[in-house]
Amino acid sequence: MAFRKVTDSILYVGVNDHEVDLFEGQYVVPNGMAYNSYVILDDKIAVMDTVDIHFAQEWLNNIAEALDGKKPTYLVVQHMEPDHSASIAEFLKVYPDAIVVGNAKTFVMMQQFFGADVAPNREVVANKGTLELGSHTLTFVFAPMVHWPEVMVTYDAADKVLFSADGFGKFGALDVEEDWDCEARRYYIGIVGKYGAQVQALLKVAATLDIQIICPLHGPVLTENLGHYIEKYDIWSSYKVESEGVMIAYASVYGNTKKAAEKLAETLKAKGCPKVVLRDLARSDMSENIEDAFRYGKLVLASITYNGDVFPFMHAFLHGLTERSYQNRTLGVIENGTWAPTAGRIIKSAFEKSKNITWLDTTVTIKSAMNAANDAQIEAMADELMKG
Ligand SMILES: Cc1cc2nc3c(=O)[nH]c(=O)nc-3n(C[C@H](O)[C@H](O)[C@H](O)COP(=O)(O)O)c2cc1C
Repeated sequence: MAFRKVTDSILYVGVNDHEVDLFEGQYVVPNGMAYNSYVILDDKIAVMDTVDIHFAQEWLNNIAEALDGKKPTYLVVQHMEPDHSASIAEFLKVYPDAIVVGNAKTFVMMQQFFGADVAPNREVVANKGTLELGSHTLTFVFAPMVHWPEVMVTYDAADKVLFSADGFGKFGALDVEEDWDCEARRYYIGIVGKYGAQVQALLKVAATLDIQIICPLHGPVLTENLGHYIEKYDIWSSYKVESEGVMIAYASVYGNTKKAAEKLAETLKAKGCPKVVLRDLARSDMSENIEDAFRYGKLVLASITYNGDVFPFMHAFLHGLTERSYQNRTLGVIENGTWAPTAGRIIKSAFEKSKNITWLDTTVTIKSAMNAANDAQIEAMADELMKG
């Protein structure tokens, strides 16, 4: 069966993608990706969003099976990112009479992607505007920058369903069992992380609705324990510390900076630190590193000085943090340089515009290889990290 029931009248018609190499051009997805789409069966039938163009035919087949000969009245477009919108034209070839529902910004983007002639039958909705299907009434709530400007989510009061667009999505196809939190966090921090304020605004609206089911555009339909997922979104979007622990992220060429990072990790563990995450920035997944930096409250950045700058992987990491509004954290620095160690100054300057960053008093400055004074600095840094 190519579709499945979410409720008696809402059917899942999405697809799994195990072919994508990098999602959104940068994220590894070892368990693939799901592009979700839903059909709401009523006097008038609505299809909620489309899928990635490579799966257009499979998705259209799912819809045809779900409709069993009926025709959809509406195609609702909540988000114009191509993993959800690229099959609009294919859909309209099969169902040319369908009315495309979106907001003013949706249709500007649709014209840019597909040209002026696409979707001649359209209904432009306003924020909090509604669409009557029969027993279902859809209410559209604009969610600009969660995570594109045209994004809107949709509430169905009949079945108490929130169609949440990219909100509450995760990496991973639906035919693979895996933990929600981990891949939802990596997805959220990576893709939506910058837009915490906008997610907070959406959560405030969601709190006023009776929501029993969340239907996102990626990841599983959420039907139970919704408080857990909403709490996670609240933590992530308010940049709160999720888990106690220290992350040590290092960039080293000849292994001396690595040794210092390892020594700090061992010292912290010996002192009873609840969690120490040690990462070689050149040899680990950048999106997981960024995810963990947001997860834990304390972060030590260890880098060589490299042509008067920091090592390129550290550079990418720092940018990955600050562009996602990294804030409310305690940071420390281990720098190394053979003739003029300036990595620490560069690391600190990267956070000049970041909110509520507390720097450890101890900075470890290594000149080529660790010496006795560095050992003492590492010890002092560990003691500081263990405080409060
Ligand atoms: C290509 C290259 C450029 C470097 N540029 C600098 C520099 O501008 N200033 C400096 O003090 N050290 C510089 N170094 C030395 C590194 O900081 C050196 O790798 C470090 O002192 C030893 O740490 P490691 O064993 O962790 O690599 C450079 C090293 C390399 C390989």
